[in-house]
Amino acid sequence: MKIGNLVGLVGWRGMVGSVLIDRMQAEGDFDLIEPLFFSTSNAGGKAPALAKNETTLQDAFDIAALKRCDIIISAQGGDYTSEVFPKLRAAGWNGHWIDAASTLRMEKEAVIILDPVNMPVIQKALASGGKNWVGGNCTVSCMLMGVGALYKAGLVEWMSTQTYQAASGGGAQHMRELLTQYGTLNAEVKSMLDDPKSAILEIDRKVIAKQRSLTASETANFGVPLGGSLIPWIDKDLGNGMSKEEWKGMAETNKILGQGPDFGSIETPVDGFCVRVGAMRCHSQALTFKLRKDVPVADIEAMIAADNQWVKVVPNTREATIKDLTPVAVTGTMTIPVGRIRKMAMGPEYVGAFTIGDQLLWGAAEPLRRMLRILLQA
Ligand SMILES: NC(=O)C1=CN([C@@H]2O[C@H](COP(=O)(O)OP(=O)(O)OC[C@H]3O[C@@H](n4cnc5c(N)ncnc54)[C@H](OP(=O)(O)O)[C@@H]3O)[C@@H](O)[C@H]2O)C=CC1
Ligand SMILES: N[C@@H](CC(=O)OP(=O)(O)O)C(=O)O
Repeated sequence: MKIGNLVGLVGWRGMVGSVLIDRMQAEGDFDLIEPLFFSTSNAGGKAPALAKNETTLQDAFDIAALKRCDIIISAQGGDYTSEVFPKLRAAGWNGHWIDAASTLRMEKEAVIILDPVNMPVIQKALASGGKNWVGGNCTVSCMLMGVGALYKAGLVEWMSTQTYQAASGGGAQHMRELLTQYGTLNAEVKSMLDDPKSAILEIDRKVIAKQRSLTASETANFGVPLGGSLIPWIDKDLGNGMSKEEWKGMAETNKILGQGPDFGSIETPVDGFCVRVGAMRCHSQALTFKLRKDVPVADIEAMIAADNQWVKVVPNTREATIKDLTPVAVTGTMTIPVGRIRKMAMGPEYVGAFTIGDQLLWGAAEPLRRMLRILLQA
């Protein structure tokens, strides 16, 4: 039976939600749906101009209102999902739930959606009545958009990833805090910077003194200074030496690919360190692969380049790398560059690569709107 097109939108005015709405407009998704806009804070208010028949904001906690929808897309966050989703299902709602939050990701009935990588997994779940579709962790999704070809070819024995994750992964307030810190540090040494004869070590001394004396309100989101520094821990402490962000690397990569015990197969080991850096909204990562066999670099590049329309192999030269393989080059684009591809000193099966993705696009919003399209075409 064809899926209806009454689509509830929750979280549409947040950072992820706004990127989602922009992309939906750019791709003409609103031509195909009857949108119903929900709010957790302004029920009864005016819905955005994109609303068609229903121009009033619905209460995002009103189960009866939510139940009307054929499909609900939520970018409202994990707390909202935890509170509303179980009540909605308990009330007998049988529609499709598409979510940006991590809450339901590892549930057995949920599929982690990244269709350029795992369309067969999505199609299989759809055919067997799947209704819960969850966007993946931004780092994992961006990585698989870049180097998924190597996994699809069964070439990866294991992968280690060292990430350089942007402030946006923490949310809008984290981005503001980073920029405010940069401004504070600049202001501290502005007069010395303006004087070309001032001593750099004196500037450095003043900067570190300022970083170490930032107030609690200046570090309220990250807990410690990030501007001019980095933080080698993201998300919860799992108590076994691993951060939750690092744990997601292996758990989600395998689930997206439809492999591991739940699928009756073995998992590919994925591990490494996740680090917050002072970038705005692109997650970067250095990857080391142990391949199952020695594959020439040119063949690896060709496989990666042919995998999907967004991936772009960046030649492993200094000039191309500093031009095309940076957060500044990638932000706001759908392109997933993969560069620095080369054999490593450990042996011919060891391959290194570096990849970047806009964590609000492929890392959050884009897989959701693409899932909506898949459902509308089902
Ligand atoms: N940030 C990220 O990188 C990623 C986030 N996610 C998921 O998406 C969820 C949402 O993240 P994000 O978009 O960053 O969260 P935001 O804080 O930007 O938005 C979440 C909600 O906060 C409410 N809100 C309150 N004040 C404002 C304001 N001034 N401007 C806009 N919205 C406001 C809105 O709800 P209302 O309109 O109902 O008041 C909005 O939908 C996360 O919790 C996470 O689960 C997933 C992947 C990446
Ligand atoms: N944890 C990511 C952002 C995020 O929202 O991840 P997840 O969707 O897995 O909770 C980061 O901080 O960069």
